[in-house]
Amino acid sequence: MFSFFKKKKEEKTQEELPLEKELIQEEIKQEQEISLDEVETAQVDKEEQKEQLSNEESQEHKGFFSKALEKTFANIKSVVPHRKEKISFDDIEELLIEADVEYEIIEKAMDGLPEMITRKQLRHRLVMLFEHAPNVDLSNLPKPFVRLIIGVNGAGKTTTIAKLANKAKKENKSVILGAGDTFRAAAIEQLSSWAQKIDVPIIKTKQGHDPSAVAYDTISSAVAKDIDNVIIDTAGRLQTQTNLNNELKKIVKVCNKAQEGAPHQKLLIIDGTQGNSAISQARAFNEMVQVDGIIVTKLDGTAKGGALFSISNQLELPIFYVGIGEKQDDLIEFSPDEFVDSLLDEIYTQEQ
Ligand SMILES: Nc1nc2c(ncn2[C@@H]2O[C@H](COP(=O)(O)OP(=O)(O)OP(=O)(O)O)[C@@H](O)[C@H]2O)c(=O)[nH]1
Repeated sequence: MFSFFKKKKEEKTQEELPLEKELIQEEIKQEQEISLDEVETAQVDKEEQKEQLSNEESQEHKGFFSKALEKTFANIKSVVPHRKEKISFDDIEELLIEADVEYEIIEKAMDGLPEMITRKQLRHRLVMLFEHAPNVDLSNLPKPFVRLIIGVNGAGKTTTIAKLANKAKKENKSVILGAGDTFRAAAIEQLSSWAQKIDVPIIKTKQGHDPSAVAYDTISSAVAKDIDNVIIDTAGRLQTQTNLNNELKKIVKVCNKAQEGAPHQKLLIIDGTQGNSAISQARAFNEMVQVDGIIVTKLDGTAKGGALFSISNQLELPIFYVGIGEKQDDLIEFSPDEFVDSLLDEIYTQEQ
C-alpha cells in the first residue's frame, strides 16, 4: 500500500504538480526534524543514563567506604554520637585524632575555621588535603601500560597485583604478570597461584635470579603479544637497604630499555593497618625510585582510616586505590570526594 503511494509520488513530475512537490518536501523536512529530535532525545537520555550510572557508582563506592571504615567510624562516633548541623572546633579536632589523622595535618586542615563548623566548611578543607592528582592521563594509556609494584613484605603487594589484574580483565583488557620478587620462592609461588586463579599469563624465573630480567621478559612478551597491561612484582626486602635500592633502580632502568617510558607507574603499596607509621617507610621507597601513586591495603581491618589524609598529604602523592578485603574484587578506586563524604555522613546532617 505504502509503496503504491510512493510509486505514485515518483511518477508525478515537477511541472505537473508543483504544490504537491512542496507538500512532499515539507513532509520530508518534518520527518528529518523528527528524527533529529529523536537523536537529541536519545543523546539526552544517554547523558542522563551516564550521570545516573556514575551517581550509582559513587553511591556504591560510598557504601564500600562506609563498610570498610566501620572501625574508624566507631571511634569518630565516640566523640560525636549524633548527627548535627554544626560541630564545635574542639570536637572535630578530637574526632580527627581518633581517626588517626596526624596532628600536623589536622592543624593545617583546620587553620582559620570558626568555633562552630558546618559540613561544607569541613568538607572543603578535608578534600583539599588530597590535592595531589595523578600525573598519568588515564584516558590515553600507552600500550603496554607498565606498572611496577613496590612496598615492604606483607603490605599486600601480591594480593593487590591480583586485584589489579582482575580489574583489568573485567574491563576486557589483557594482562601479563611479572614475578619480580625473586628473593623469596614463596613470593613467586603465591603470584603464580593468583595468576592461575584469575587466568592471566605470568613470566617467572627461579629464586635468586635477576628480577630485572623478569621485568624485561614480561614487557617484551607483552609487546610481542599485544597485551594491554603489564604488572611487575618486586621484592620488599633484601639483605640490606642498599641492595634493595640498587635492585629497584636497576629494574626501573631495564623496564625503560624494554619499552621507552616504562614503567609508566611505580605504585607503592602501604599497609593501612599501620596508619601514620607507614609514612617514614613510604618516604624511603619514594627516595629510592620516585613513586607515582599509592595503594592503601587492609582498610577494612583498621580504625586508622584517617591516616589516608596524612599519607597522601605528607608524601605529596595521590592515592589510586584502596584494598578492602582479601578477595580479588576487594579493590576500589579511591575518590577523595566519596571518602570525605562517607566520613561526614556519620557526623553531619545533610547540608540544606
Ligand atoms: N583484610 C585485608 N587483607 C589483605 C588486603 N590486602 C592483602 N591482605 C592480606 O595481607 C596478607 C599479606 O598480603 P600479600 O599480598 O601476601 O602481601 P605481600 O606484600 O605480597 O607480602 P609478601 O607475600 O610477604 O611479599 C595476606 O594475608 C592478604 O590476604 C586487604 O585489602 N584487606
